[in-house]
Amino acid sequence: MTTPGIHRSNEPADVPDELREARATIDNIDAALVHLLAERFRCTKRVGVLKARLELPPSDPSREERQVARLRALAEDAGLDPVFAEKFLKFIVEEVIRHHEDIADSLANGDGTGRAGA
Ligand SMILES: C=C(O[C@@H]1C=C(C(=O)O)C=C[C@H]1O)C(=O)O
Repeated sequence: MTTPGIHRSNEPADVPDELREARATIDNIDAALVHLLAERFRCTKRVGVLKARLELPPSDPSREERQVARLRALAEDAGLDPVFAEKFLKFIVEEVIRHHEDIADSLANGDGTGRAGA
């Protein structure tokens, strides 16, 4: 039986309520993070296609510097470790740049959207 207002969980029955509730919140936040990351990558892939068509390089270090400064300040205001915030951004951007390199290679090889140079 489910309790109204309490998220269904796959925790074992002997887990205390307070811990179960905290874990339900963590699960909701993790789900939100997955959706946010999926949207961010969907957007960065569009940027990758645009940059490949405009023959711009996959990475933009000066843009990244501005993002790091902004995110570090946001993290400090939010009570999140700015070192962690920077590491997390860099981890994501590294993956984005890999996608951009793949997109540029595909367009250069005539596959993908076939709109390179259009
Ligand atoms: C998305 C871009 O490409 C790269 C990835 C970035 C990101 O994931 O935020 C930022 C700068 C670029 O190195 C961009 O140029 O805007």
